Amino acid sequence: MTTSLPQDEPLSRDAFTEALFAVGERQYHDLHPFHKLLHGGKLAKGQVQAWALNRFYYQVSIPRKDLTIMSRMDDPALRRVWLQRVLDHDGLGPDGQVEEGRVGGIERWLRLTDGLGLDRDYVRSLEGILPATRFAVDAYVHFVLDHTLLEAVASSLTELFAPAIHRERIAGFEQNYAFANDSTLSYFRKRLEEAPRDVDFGLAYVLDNARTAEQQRQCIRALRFKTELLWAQLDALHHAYVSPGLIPPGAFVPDDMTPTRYTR
Ligand SMILES: O=C(O)c1cc(C(=O)O)c2c(n1)C(=O)C(=O)c1cc(C(=O)O)[nH]c1-2
Repeated sequence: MTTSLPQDEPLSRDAFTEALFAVGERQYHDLHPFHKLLHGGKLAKGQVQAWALNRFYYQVSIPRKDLTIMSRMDDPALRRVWLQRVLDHDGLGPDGQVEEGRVGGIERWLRLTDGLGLDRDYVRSLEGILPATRFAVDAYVHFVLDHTLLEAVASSLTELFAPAIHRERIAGFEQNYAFANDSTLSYFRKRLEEAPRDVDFGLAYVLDNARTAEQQRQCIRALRFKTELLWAQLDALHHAYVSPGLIPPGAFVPDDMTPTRYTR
């Protein structure tokens, strides 16, 4: 006689929602000391430059990640919804060539790096980013290819917590840094409109499609993975540009920092 293993019960919709939020509550990167320094006005210009330069790689990789997710979707209706995320970052044209509201997030991020005095070609070249930034961000693109569509969507749910950090950043920058103005803050202000729409859809998708206890656990793990790759980027920035200040060879060196030379 064969006995079937007992199936564990999935969490209720409310309990599953709570479990997803608990991941952000416990380990979203708003808790990272680098963000506390950044938002609290405690960083020198060169350190803010290093953050913006590294974060640019995340910005340019988000549309690659979303197109990778779309390549796994069979449903045109789902693809139409998801496409908006790509357009939010790529925009419908560059600065000056389309109306202001249609300029994308990548262009807006470049306004921030312009305002910080970084050369656009250098920023776009990605030559100065930290090794850990490259590995962490690439891991996100690989994750959405290697895991189920449901896990890929779940991994985007850190955006549930992003509007709060964007609000904190806008207020902190306005209060503490001379470079804060409508142009350098435009990326974050625009995300406050876009992110809630994305996460409403993403959260409903995950809640509707994670039907078994195992699928729910996979979604929670996917969200944890995402918080970890965001955290790892800030650990690397802190190590290189705050303490102990060990800038890896080849990475961006701010004018106001002298790098430690690595010797053989
Ligand atoms: O500044 C931030 O802390 C932050 C975090 C995140 C996030 O949680 O992944 C995103 C963003 N910003 C963001 O601007 C953005 O466009 C974005 C897209 C995604 C995603 O996973 O698809 N996350 C985020």
